[in-house]
Amino acid sequence: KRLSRQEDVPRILYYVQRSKEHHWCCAEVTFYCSDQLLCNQWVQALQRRLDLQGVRPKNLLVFINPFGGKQLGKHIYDKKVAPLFQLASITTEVIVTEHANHARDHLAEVDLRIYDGIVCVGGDGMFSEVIHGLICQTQKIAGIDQNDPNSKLVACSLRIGIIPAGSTDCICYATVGVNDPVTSALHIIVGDSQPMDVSSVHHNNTFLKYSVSLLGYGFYGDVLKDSENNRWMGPSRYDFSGFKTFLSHQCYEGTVLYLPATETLGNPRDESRCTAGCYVCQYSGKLLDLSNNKQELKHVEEDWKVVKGKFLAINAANMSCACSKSPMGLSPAAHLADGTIDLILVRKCSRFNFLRHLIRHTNKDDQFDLAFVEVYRVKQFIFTPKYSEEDNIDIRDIGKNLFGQFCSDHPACGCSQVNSNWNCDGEIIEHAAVEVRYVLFCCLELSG
Ligand SMILES: Nc1ncnc2c1ncn2[C@@H]1O[C@H](COP(=O)(O)OP(=O)(O)OP(=O)(O)O)[C@@H](O)[C@H]1O
Repeated sequence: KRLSRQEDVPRILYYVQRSKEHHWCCAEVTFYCSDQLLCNQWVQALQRRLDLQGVRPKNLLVFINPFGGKQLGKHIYDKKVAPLFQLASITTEVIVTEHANHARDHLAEVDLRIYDGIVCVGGDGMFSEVIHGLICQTQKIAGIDQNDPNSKLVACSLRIGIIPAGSTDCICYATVGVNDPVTSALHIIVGDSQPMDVSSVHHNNTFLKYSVSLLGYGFYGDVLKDSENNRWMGPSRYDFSGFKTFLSHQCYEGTVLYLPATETLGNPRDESRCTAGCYVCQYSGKLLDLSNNKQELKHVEEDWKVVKGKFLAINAANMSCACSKSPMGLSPAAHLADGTIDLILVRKCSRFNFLRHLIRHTNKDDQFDLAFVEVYRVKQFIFTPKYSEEDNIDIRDIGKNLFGQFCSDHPACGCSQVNSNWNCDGEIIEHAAVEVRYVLFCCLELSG
């Protein structure tokens, strides 16, 4: 290090610096050189090295949800992310969404071949929208029928990055380890990637949605439904609705059929966590492919299991679902890309016991080590509610006779709903009866 002379040419080199707790920041070092020619040679040599790194994106399509989380998406992008993209010579086409499903509809029509990736600035709902647009367009081009639960989906070639600007930002937290726009932008710039499992949700042979993080029936379905009525509260609506739903203590009766993932490595009670370059993800994907091919050849009958009962919650986690409120997540040992789903069944229990289970989401205690909680690693499952969804009015009456519990929708009438709805990555699915299966390793996520 030496002080510069006036005639020296300054050149600033920007680089990624790792700091604590998964945070990354952009640091810089200034070089001074009195020989202009030598200086240019250095710059060109560095540029050539960067160009050789094919994983770094050059042209990105960016969607900003201006209304996600604390409504700071546009501000976060303009102040923290765009300047970094500019420094990294990444060109962008930025679309600030004007309504829900704007990004999804845009993706269905646009020619995606000109982009190296898609970035969504928002929360999990926004990510889900983008992933739907991308997967649906890919299947349309390939002529795949998404309504057929047995269709083999075609993997998407584009990667998706998330700049966290939502309320929970669970997908970003689970993949990057922290919700920080600068860290995510830097992961995107250096071209980091992380494959992710995607499940498809069907009802009566009709495709409903894809899920990448959590599918929750009962408690998490009810929390989401209630929280949608309180959007004006911002992110704290989840705490409010969570408390309300906890008090209502609704149980839902039905049958779960599941197909255990016996061929993969690891199980939901493992101590190990899924991290970058995860061994379990690398090998489980291959083992599953082998086993599926064998089954196709031999037409092997698979070994379905049945669980019947009254459930406070049925959760299907494609990843740990860690977020700042639950640093270990709903299923701490779930893997991002092993081709399986962790199915968690919380049977009817007292309010006190359910609270014990919920509290274990926020600390390091084993949330599965309770008599009323079961967890299975599965490839596929089907949930059938006890009461038919078709006669909704009757369902309320039946609920009144059977449970007569506190009803969150109609406090005055004292009736109770016998069917919940599914919370699919923060979006409501109105049906209770669903068939869910792992379908593909999705588009690599840029911010991995
Ligand atoms: N311009 C818009 N106006 C209204 N809704 C929008 C707009 N753009 C996107 N949306 C919808 O807003 C919903 C929520 O967005 P987002 O996920 O970004 O925020 P959030 O719900 O606060 O965060 P999280 O999903 O992490 O809890 C998404 O389902 C998306 O479809």
